[in-house]
Amino acid sequence: MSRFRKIGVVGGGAWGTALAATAERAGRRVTLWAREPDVVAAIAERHENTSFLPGVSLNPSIAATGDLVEVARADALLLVVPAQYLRATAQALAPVLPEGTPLVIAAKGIEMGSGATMGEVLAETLPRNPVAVLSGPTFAIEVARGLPTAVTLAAADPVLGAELVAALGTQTFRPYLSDDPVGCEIGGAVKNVLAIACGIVSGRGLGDNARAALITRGLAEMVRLAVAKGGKPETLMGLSGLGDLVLTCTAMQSRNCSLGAALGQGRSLADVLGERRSVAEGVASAAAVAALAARLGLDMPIVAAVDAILHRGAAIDTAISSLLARPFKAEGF
Ligand SMILES: NC(=O)C1=CN([C@@H]2O[C@H](COP(=O)(O)OP(=O)(O)OC[C@H]3O[C@@H](n4cnc5c(N)ncnc54)[C@H](O)[C@@H]3O)[C@@H](O)[C@H]2O)C=CC1
Ligand SMILES: O=C(CO)COP(=O)(O)O
Repeated sequence: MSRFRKIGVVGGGAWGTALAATAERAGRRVTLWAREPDVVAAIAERHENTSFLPGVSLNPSIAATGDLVEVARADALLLVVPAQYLRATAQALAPVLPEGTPLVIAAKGIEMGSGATMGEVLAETLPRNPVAVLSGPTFAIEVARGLPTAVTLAAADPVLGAELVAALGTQTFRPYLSDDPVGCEIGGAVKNVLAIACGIVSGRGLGDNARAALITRGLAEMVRLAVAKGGKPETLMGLSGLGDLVLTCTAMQSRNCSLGAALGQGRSLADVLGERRSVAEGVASAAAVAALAARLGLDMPIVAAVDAILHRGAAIDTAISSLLARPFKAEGF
């Protein structure tokens, strides 16, 4: 019998909702915290997140709340607010969260300004709670519909990791255990930036070869950053690295990839963001990862190019020409 009987999900976007659905299928009692009163009401009354995951019927046993005190009563919390809001959310949880309640990071991103991973944000804001990371190739809608999915579940404490795998895993939601939360997080954060790059290349009509090159050389950038942060290269070859990179760089279902494609077709970032309510984490993470790489002295040219296009007014064609003009070098990380 799992010690994680009650799971709290903090964040009522598409992914928090999908994770609530899959945790319920795994036999957990689930409470979902959402920031928007209309999302809380829709889940409580209609058993559907009509704002962020419309068309998926949720089990009526999933409770919805706008009160952090209620969600903090769970045996473990999944943290699924967008990365740039995790610090504020964790600070709000701090006075009401019991010491020792495990936290599972399910957001994918690096904090702007600080360059902190979500694990580093939690080490500062909730230092008395153990942390795990759940990441991998997971479009929310497919998980919510119960389609087969595999993820990495990483924890420095192998006992906690195994308990979380047992609590959350089902036949169709299959967590693979890892002891490398840092590598797992870096993969999930950087792939969003690379998905924007792949979208731009698709939107510009530069072909499938170019996309495969970006995925592969992007993977090398990911590995460099993960290793510099203390992660293991092999983690990036798994679901949370290569797996998620392949998913998000090849599917227009990805918000990051489709955003890049729109930019590649000549639309402005402000226009594309203006018509969406959903988050494309790669936009903020491009700036955060590029700054972090510069600080650490790492060569991450694809990430730097995406940051230049999104945030520094670089023209797409100029950024692409600069990448193509780089000197030839030996392959490897
Ligand atoms: N949607 C997906 O397929 C997947 C998403 N993720 C990750 O999950 C995290 C959450 O993304 P989604 O659930 O997709 O979000 P979403 O795009 O469906 O919804 C936007 C979310 O942002 C929140 N938000 C907006 N302004 C806010 C503020 N000022 N403070 C706090 N929260 C605010 C909203 O409450 C809502 O939960 C992201 O890090 C994303 O990369 C990870 C795997 C799959
Ligand atoms: O993280 C995701 C899939 O693993 C979702 O990707 P997007 O945020 O680009 O839609």
